[in-house]
Amino acid sequence: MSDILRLDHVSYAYPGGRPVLRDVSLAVTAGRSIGLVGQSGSGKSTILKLLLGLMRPQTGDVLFDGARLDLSDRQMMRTYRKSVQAVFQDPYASLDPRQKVQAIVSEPLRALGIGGDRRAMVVAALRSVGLDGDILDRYPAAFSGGQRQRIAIARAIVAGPRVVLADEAVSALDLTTKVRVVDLFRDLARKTTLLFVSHDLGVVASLCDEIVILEGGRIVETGPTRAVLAAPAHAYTQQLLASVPRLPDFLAGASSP
Ligand SMILES: Nc1ncnc2c1ncn2[C@@H]1O[C@H](COP(=O)(O)OP(=O)(O)OP(=O)(O)O)[C@@H](O)[C@H]1O
Repeated sequence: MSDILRLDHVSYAYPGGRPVLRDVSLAVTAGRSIGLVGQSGSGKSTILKLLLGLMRPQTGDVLFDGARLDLSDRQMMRTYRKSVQAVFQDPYASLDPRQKVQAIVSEPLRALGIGGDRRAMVVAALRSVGLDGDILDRYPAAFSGGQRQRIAIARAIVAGPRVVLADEAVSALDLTTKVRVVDLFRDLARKTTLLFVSHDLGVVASLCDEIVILEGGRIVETGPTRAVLAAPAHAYTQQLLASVPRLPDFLAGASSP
């Protein structure tokens, strides 16, 4: 198995601030779903911004297919954008209210110059997230939060990425909708590689093969999700686990959290 994305001994401080990531190394490996868990402020979104090439680390490297991610290398960034797509927390903010569904979902196809029957590709992406192809001419305002997040996922997968990065992608949804969208991410994790960032240990436990626990900008524990959660070695992981009372039943195979 190969690492598609990798952080190698990365430290990061926002301009004028103290370090918010310290010596972080993690790999997004083809075919594995990885959950990044930590409390608010632990540095999860900062890791995602570095993996998305939105900023550079002060020390360490961000690697894409084994090569250092170089924002000035147009060829590399084109391949990168085709390979890596993201879904963000707030579907109300991440979808342009002035654009119709067709324009929103086809945006990566246009940006990457992918030809062919774009309409058919958009319809196929919408169907794969459980939406009808007849919504192409509607605006985001016509949809619920869960439907909007499905539209955002359709946009992320329409160009056939190798990795989907999801940042708190179910946190803004009500419980019933959240369960359905988590099911959708589970399907997605079978077809592609997923990095799922969440403060919700229960969701990550039900979704991810591997788990990375982040505390105060440092990785305190990592490994196969079930193994880590069945026998957490670090006090912080134990504390996170204690906040999800039903998780031990789930890990024992009794029910979903
Ligand atoms: N643009 C910024 N400028 C300065 N400091 C920032 C900025 N963005 C985040 N931080 C700080 O960096 C640290 C890590 O923030 P980050 O958003 O990565 O955490 P997080 O784990 O994603 O939190 P949350 O779950 O609340 O989104 C926090 O102390 C935060 O205040």
